[in-house]
Amino acid sequence: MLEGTEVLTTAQMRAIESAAMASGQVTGLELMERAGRAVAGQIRLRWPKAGRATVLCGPGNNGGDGYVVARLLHRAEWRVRVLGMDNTPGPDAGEMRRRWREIGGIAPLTEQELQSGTESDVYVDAIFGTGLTRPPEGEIANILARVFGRGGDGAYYCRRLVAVDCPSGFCMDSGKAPALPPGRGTFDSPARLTVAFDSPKPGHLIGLGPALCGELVVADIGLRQWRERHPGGLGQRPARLEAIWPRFDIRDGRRIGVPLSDRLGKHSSASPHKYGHGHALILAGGPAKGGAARLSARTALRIGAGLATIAPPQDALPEHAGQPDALMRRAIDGGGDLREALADSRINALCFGPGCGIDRSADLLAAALPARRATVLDADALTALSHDPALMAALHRDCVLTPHMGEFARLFPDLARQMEGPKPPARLRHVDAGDPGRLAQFSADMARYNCEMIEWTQGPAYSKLDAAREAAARCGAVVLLKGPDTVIAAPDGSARLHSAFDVPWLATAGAGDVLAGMIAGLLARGFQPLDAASLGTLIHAQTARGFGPGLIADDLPDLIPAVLRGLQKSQSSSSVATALPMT
Ligand SMILES: NC(=O)C1=CN([C@@H]2O[C@H](COP(=O)(O)OP(=O)(O)OC[C@H]3O[C@@H](n4cnc5c(N)ncnc54)[C@H](OP(=O)(O)O)[C@@H]3O)[C@@H](O)[C@H]2O)[C@@H](O)CC1
Ligand SMILES: Nc1ncnc2c1ncn2[C@@H]1O[C@H](COP(=O)(O)OP(=O)(O)O)[C@@H](O)[C@H]1O
Ligand SMILES: [K+]
Repeated sequence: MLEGTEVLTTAQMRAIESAAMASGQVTGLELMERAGRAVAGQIRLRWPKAGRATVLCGPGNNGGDGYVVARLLHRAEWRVRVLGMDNTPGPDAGEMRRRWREIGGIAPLTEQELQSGTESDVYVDAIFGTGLTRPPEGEIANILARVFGRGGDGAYYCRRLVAVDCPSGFCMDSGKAPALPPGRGTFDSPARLTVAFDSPKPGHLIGLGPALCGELVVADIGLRQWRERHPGGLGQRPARLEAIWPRFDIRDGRRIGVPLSDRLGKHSSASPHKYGHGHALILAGGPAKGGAARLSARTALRIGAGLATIAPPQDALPEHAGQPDALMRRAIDGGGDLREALADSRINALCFGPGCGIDRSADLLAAALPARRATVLDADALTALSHDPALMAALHRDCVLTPHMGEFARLFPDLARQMEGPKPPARLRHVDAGDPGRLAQFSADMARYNCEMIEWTQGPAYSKLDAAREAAARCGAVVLLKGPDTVIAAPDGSARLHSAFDVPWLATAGAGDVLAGMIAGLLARGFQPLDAASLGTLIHAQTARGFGPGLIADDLPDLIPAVLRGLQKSQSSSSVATALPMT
């Protein structure tokens, strides 16, 4: 299981659902029944003993799914309380509400009702899915604040929250959310489980998604043939979006995993010589600055580059006399030396930045970029790039930029601003946040419930994914925007998403240098830039997972062999489709 799980935007999802319904082979009502059945099935799987459930049904089709969940849990002998709205929903949700009414009543979806009565074992959040069109206000705002809020004892009001499609008020395209309880950091939520339909959406994987959603299960609701047939369907969409090492369950037996890992553990027998596995050149900085580049170089060797050479200036060369002995050393004082070194065409991957110094990086990059070797640009090299438009213009499609948010903001300040801003850019065709007075009211409601307003946008907000894609298109290189969630984007719009929220100890000094070395090593081995960056991200996080807390960056390179062995094993097991019946 490596990657290859397609991620769909909500617009793509809606188009696929529409195509399915237009075909006449499936109705919206059937899709809703399947969606509700999937959620009820997941609840029963986790809590097999029938208990008490409160189902919160909103005004649209997400609410329709909720009425199905209520009916099916009731059938399984749960004691179900439904809170719903007194509106006229669409025909499918209306029919599901009617079917529930034959079984039980509907109390008003108010904060007072939610607070009253016996506490439930499970709360089902079917208030809003993809259809939120404006800031919640009044009673709906109150109830959202209550659903996601905590009492004075710090405990969530709604323990064991199961979200239908997404936690309500959450943007599935950006991973942004209107409000969060304060005090426990932003990465905290009462949702134990989110059941999404057909495919993960970007927001489930980036931004606050991984934390807000809790465990994510992607349920099969029978849309596969339309997903695959959809114009520019699976495998044909030029700007394919995929999840790397999806940490969620997809219940349709879809084969997730691409043959990339076949090549990871093995070296090509067609080129048995060490040069067949590439030669990575890691440019190091001056005296007392060599540690970062040494981490990169050691990693490049461990990931399987046939040779790795560390190249500091002459006066720092003696510092690199220690381990590992397998590492070669060569003094490179400036652009002229580097041009000379690159006359050896076997040097096929370069790594610039870690501890390299900004001026030295600028000088060396100016010499190296015209040679068009596969190149990683990190740390000081990114700062040098941000100072010099000519260097930016010299980037090419075999370059991989690995900025964290600070470096990204230096390189692409306008995109970083858009990402941070509360309002989506006009070009994304979304309406803006609307009336400031209503926003203030919403904010006040949140404060009343000890919730703080994080941000609010209507429809998909400008996300980390949008920003990375735009940056890659602009500079013509792969951009890997790192953090707890990593987005890797190629100039053609293809992108990969990875979430490492489970390994916060990876945020340690030097971890980025290791990542840069890993990608350089994979580039040396012949992986394409997008693949090298994706695999590097995956292996990087896996090494941290394997080690656990207490990790320092020096530990990472030597953990790589165990991760490579593990990935090979999981690849062979994932070639057997894990088909599960649709429940
Ligand atoms: N399509 C399919 O086939 C399938 C879809 N499925 C499910 O449908 C979900 C999408 O359904 P959806 O499009 O009806 O959107 P949803 O999230 O329920 O909300 C829309 C309602 O909320 C209202 N509303 C909005 N903002 C508001 C506010 N601030 N305050 C108050 N009201 C507000 C809005 O009102 P309006 O803007 O129209 O006035 C409208 O009434 C999707 O997530 C999945 O769960 C599954 O069954 C599988 C098959
Ligand atoms: N909270 C986090 N959880 C998991 N991984 C993280 C987190 N924050 C950062 N990372 C990862 O750790 C690495 C840090 O890289 P970087 O910021 O360049 O650090 P340094 O410059 O100290 O090497 C990146 O790969 C990033 O994706
Ligand atoms: K929901």
